[in-house]
Amino acid sequence: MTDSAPFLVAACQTVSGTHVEANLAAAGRLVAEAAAQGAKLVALPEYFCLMGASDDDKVRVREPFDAAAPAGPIQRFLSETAAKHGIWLVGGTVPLAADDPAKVLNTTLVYGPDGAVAARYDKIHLFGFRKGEESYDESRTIVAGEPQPAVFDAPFGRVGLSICYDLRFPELFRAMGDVGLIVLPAAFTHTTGSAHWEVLLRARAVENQCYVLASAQGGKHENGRRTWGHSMLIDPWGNIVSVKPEGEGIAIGAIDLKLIEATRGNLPALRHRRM
Ligand SMILES: NC(=O)CCC(=O)C(=O)O
Repeated sequence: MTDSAPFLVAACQTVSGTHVEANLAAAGRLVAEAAAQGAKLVALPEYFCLMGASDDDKVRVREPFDAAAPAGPIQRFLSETAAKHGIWLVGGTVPLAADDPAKVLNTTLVYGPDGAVAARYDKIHLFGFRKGEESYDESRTIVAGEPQPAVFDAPFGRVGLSICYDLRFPELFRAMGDVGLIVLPAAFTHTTGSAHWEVLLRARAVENQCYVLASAQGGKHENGRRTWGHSMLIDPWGNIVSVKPEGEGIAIGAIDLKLIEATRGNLPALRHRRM
């Protein structure tokens, strides 16, 4: 059963720093702002709890995962914040302990309005990029998740989970099935984001005929990195419903299940698939 009334969702945009406690406080303020405006589902960006001075810092703050009881301050924050506001909270991302003690899983944990874990997604595709002075290699400190899609059912329909660099791999989104909303916590670089972010997000919304909610890091970080921001909600026709270009804040907008139905009815591309 899904509730067909339009409902509000929000993407929080942070400029996270090198201290977990301060980052959680900033995230808490943004979630409270989104909930006060009526958002029923709120997404946080990738690395919302830490943009470390070095890549290894996330290994230092890793937490074991426990679905039954939050096993560390980051999971406790997510569970308590979801329950406090009675919302679905997409906590992307949390550094979870991996078998290799020198690495983490880069994981989105979703908490329901009761504060319990509703879904988990370990980032599958690990970012690598080199150009001039810029160099990123997530595989140095992150273990890739098993290549399988993660979805969960909320009262307003099925939601698919993905993280940042995953956006460049359309086959992951197709494997989610016909979800009504894709959520993508991200920390796109300023260089790659200015070139590719919007076009990739709108392509995923158009080809899957669903909403896309992207919650990003956006600004100049304490660690010297610069991220693109432009957190946004996109509708199934590819229109940008709401966007937060730079700095801390939220992008909030309504999801209308009737628009998903109408888009798929008018242009039945999903039904026309032959492979
Ligand atoms: N953290 C990431 O996955 C960054 C991805 C990115 O910037 C890209 O261009 O892709």
